[in-house]
Amino acid sequence: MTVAPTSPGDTDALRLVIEGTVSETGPGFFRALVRNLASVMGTSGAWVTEYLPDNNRLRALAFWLNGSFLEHFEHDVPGTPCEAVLVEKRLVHYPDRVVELYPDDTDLQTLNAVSYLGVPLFDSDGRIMGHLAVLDSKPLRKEMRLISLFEIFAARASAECRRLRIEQEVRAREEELSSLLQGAMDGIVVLDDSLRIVRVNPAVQRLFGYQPEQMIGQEAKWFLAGDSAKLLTECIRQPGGPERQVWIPSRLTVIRADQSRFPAEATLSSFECRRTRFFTLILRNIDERIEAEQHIARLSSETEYLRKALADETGVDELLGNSPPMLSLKAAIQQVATTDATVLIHGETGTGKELVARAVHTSSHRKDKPMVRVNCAAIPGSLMESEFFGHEKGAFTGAVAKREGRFALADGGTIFLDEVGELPLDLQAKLLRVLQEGEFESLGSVKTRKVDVRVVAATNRDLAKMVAEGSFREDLYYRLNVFPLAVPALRERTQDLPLLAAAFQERFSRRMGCKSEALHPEELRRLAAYPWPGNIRELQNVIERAIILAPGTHPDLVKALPGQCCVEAPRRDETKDENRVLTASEIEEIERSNLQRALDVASGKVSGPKGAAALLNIPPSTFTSRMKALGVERQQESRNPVSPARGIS
Ligand SMILES: Nc1ncnc2c1ncn2[C@@H]1O[C@H](COP(=O)(O)OP(=O)(O)OP(=O)(O)O)[C@@H](O)[C@H]1O
Repeated sequence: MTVAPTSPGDTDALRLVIEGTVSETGPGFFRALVRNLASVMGTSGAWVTEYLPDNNRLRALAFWLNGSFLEHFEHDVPGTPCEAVLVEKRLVHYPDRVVELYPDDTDLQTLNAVSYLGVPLFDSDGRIMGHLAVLDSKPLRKEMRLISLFEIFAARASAECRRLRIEQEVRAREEELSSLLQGAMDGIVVLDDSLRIVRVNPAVQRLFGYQPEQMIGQEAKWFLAGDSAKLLTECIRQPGGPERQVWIPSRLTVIRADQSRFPAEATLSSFECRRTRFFTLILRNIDERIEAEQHIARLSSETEYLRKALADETGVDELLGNSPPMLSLKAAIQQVATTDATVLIHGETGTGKELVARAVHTSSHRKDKPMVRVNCAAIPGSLMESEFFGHEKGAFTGAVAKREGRFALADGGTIFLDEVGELPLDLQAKLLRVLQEGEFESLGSVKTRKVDVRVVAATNRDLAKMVAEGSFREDLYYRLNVFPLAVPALRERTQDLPLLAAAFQERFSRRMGCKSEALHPEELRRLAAYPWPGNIRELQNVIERAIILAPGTHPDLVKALPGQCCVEAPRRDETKDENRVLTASEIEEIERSNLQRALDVASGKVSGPKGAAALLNIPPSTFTSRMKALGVERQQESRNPVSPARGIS
């Protein structure tokens, strides 16, 4: 409690306190305070401290002793008279023999202390900030007048300590705010009530191309295009104004220093400082986002267009056929589609295995997610792992950027592993892990990724035989073969030929813009008699060729059927027995000579756009396996044999 002094001497002392400290703040204030305090109290020393609770020490803010200042004075609290001040939180007075009371306080001896008077300094929440004390080398009488004066000095010290604390806090906040402004990616413009710029952050400089000093003092409309300035003013002047953060509904157009413009998304908020209203405008350049959105829209419509073109190109996305084997295949597809079971599709080349895989996907709950196809025969062995699981930047020479693998792309959907029999053994092990645990690591990464992918695989090879030969892992085989689907060869469902031929005729004639008459019964019989080693893909090619080669509107099957142009096969109008059925060896011979001829035309090259396989419109692996089966050899093949499992080119 403060007792007001009354004597004229006290008034002088008070004037000393006020005049000695009024012009000072911080360290200067404390130095003036302790010097005046010692003088008023008539003691040899006076000091004011701040309390350091972390290590229970007191650090002098100013220490006046015997006519000069002691610098950098700091001491532990325990075992000192100051401890009583801090613990009891009240004024403590030891008028005499203080050294005897605190024999362990060596500072007291060094300072030659006899008497001590100390008082704690509190912050506005009642917590101790430090203390103010005097000491003397002679006894100090307990005089009310002196104590009152001492308390007045203490009140002044407390007030300054509190002011300093607030000042420190304000400075810390300002630094925090400034680092937020400095680090923000968005442009931040602070406007005063007359909408003039008072502050900008470095991002504004980057976005606008102006130096901050060029902007300060300018009106907001200076950097906003006509309508945008009006919109901003409306948002600010609306009744109630932008109390909290508001989203400016349309985009603002910002004019850069070079007069170019960019669209910006903006938020606006207001605050009050020293009774003045300010507005904070946060601007984000959305040029790149708009460009990305347009890019996405363009890609989406291109994808849609390509999807349509693909459906048109590959024909139906529907599995045509009502023959008993096709009906049971369709029933099996519906049965398995709704589950997440792995499906293994088996069938000769061109029978429609990919179409079956697509039907499984589109009939499943995953239909809105992608079906990603991987042709295991077409990817070089060295790239296969990265193709499947992706790679990190720098994972191998040439990996200049991170790339997602097909499994990651298919997440949530289906992965279709076409020609799965061509997978090398080391990758078979990795595939098995994804099938079992749904997880993998991309090349060059230690992070395990989890995916939810349904696997549908297809092959025209005898996987069980490959397992027996040791070229396909048995565990993978069983894992894939959870639900086998066998796609019948076309020769096993000749019943479907009229339907298929008509559908392909319709498609190709539409595409070529011509008419195509229906095939005669004997032509359909001819189709049924052909063995169709290339199955439906081959039928499509034959029909297309027949329409192209037709002199009029009736397709020319005679010219279009394979082998008919290079082997003297019986022509409808020439043969004596037009219903003659070809033997298996005759058919083989036709196919053999056709393969040979394709090889001759392609100069012995199998794969590639000008390779023999492309001429027949079949995959190179199929071409190679047919060559093997029919004993067709390339000349260079006998000199330089290549593994039949990989493409030959
Ligand atoms: N049942 C069908 N109905 C209509 N078109 C079909 C049918 N089956 C296959 N096709 C068509 O035949 C062509 C070959 O089909 P697909 O590519 O699915 O065969 P595949 O068995 O996967 O061949 P490969 O083993 O050579 O990869 C495609 O153009 C496809 O649209």
